[in-house]
Amino acid sequence: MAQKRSLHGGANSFKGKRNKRLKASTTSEGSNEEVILHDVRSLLEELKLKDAPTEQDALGKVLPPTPSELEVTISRISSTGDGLGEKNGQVYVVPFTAPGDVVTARVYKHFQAESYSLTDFVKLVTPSQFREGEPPCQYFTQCSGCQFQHLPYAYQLAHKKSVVERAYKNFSNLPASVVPAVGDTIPSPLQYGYRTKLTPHFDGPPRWKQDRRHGAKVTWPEVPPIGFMKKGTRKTIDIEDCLIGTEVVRLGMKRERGRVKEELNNYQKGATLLLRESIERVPADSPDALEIARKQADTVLEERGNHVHVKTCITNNRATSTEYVDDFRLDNPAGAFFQNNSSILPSVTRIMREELLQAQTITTNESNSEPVPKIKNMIDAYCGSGFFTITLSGMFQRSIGIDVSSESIEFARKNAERNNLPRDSTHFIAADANALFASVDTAKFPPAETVVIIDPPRKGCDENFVRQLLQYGPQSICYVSCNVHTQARDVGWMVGGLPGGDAGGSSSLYELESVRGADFFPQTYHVEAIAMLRRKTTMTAPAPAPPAVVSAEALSGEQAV
Ligand SMILES: C[S@@+](CC[C@H](N)C(=O)[O-])C[C@H]1O[C@@H](n2cnc3c(N)ncnc32)[C@H](O)[C@@H]1O
Repeated sequence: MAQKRSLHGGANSFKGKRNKRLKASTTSEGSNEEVILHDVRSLLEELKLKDAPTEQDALGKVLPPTPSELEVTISRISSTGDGLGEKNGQVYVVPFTAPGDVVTARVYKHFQAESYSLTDFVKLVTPSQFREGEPPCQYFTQCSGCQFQHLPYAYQLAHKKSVVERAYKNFSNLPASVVPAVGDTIPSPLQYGYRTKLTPHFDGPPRWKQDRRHGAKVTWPEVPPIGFMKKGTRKTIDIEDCLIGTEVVRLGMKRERGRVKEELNNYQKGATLLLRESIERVPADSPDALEIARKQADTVLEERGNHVHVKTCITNNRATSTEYVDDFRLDNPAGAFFQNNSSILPSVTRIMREELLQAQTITTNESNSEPVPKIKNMIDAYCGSGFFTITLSGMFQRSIGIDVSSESIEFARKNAERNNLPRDSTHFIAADANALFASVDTAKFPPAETVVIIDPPRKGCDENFVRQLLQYGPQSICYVSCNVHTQARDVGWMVGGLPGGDAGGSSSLYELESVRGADFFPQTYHVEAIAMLRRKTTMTAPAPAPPAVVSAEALSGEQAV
């Protein structure tokens, strides 16, 4: 899951320039612009306006001036989390709304040829029947995060299921017949107070760049807003408290805001603050240790049976944070990637174990009744500090993980040791994922006995990686993603073949067995998705992989494992 500014700065991804590029591009990037275009088109089609918005018609349409206010009825929520309402053949994108709402919106940008316009929410005229209660956060409708606070949780989960369905319909390029019914979204046990990492930021004063260029010390006329992006803008708004943060992260936020105000003159430009929860496990029968922990400022204690979790908030990127998932201890560089909602992780890994077990116990190949060997090995691509390698380790005899961050890989090695994974059968490689298959010894990792877990960043895998994966041909693939649209694109390649028709010398592709969302980010439009794929036909010797596209440095010191 990407953090950075994406969660709280989504609106600024709507840019005219990128929209033009979108038209020229053939490979989907899973961007908000692409996603919303699909939703706009499908709404117009449903409203039987299918034939109206040819580009010519759309360009001839008279649209309201910008800015101006209009009243519109919301028909649905797009996969980007904003409401969509149609008026005179144009779709208005209105944030913080629900289907059935009648709202006043301020139009600020038209995409005339694409038949949609961006607006700010101004006021609710008639509320939708789907709304429930008052959004608890005072920044709702201002801050660009947490758009769904007005919607009941069950509604949010159902909406996210429909996002996964639409992603596979619009981005996989697969016929509906090969996409299984999307499973129910895995809920988050915590719907507020779940985020173990927040990164509020502040901008430099108006002339900071000029001042620095001329060697002058940057001066701060006032304390800048410290918080997240205002919806629909690139402006930061001041956020005193964030209700999706865990208790200790919220305490850390208060403390850091105070510190920045006091030390403002030490900053020569804006900055992003790190707030990362870290846990120390103390045995419940250690009264002295617990007494010390209780006396520490800004510490939160959580009783967990035989032990107590002593939680603190780390603000140094170079420090180490510790997370527990069930009884697995996972250390991580505080500033590097680690999952941000620890409450959902035990259910996600349990469901993955169940699905992998099912894949393991299939004993015959449907197409020719040949026995299928048991899956004994795991390859963890984009493994970070080893979260999946470690939490799923009990199911496999051998594992290999790869990540481009050498710092995360160092931690993965230590985490494996700390959690008693056998040294001789657990390996990690610090390199680009494209180097993975050149490093795998197929005698130790026979494809027929191996599952590949993939958890890439938002942009998904690249074609080169998928080509090598198909050439290797593992028995199962488990694809976890924070961007279901790029996941659908990549799964489309695995099931239907790569663009250009070459699946790497093999016509035998994959069957999509299951796909479902997981709600790592309640109150927001984000959905994580988990797809399970199984190789369809008898395993044949894989065609030789092309040379890996990685630098020699990236691979130095790494041998086939
Ligand atoms: C979504 S995170 C998943 C991490 C891990 N699976 C977990 O759950 O903690 C994506 C990971 O991909 C890594 N990454 C990004 N680009 C990569 C590349 N080209 N090759 C290998 N790893 C990459 C990042 O360093 C990050 O650790």
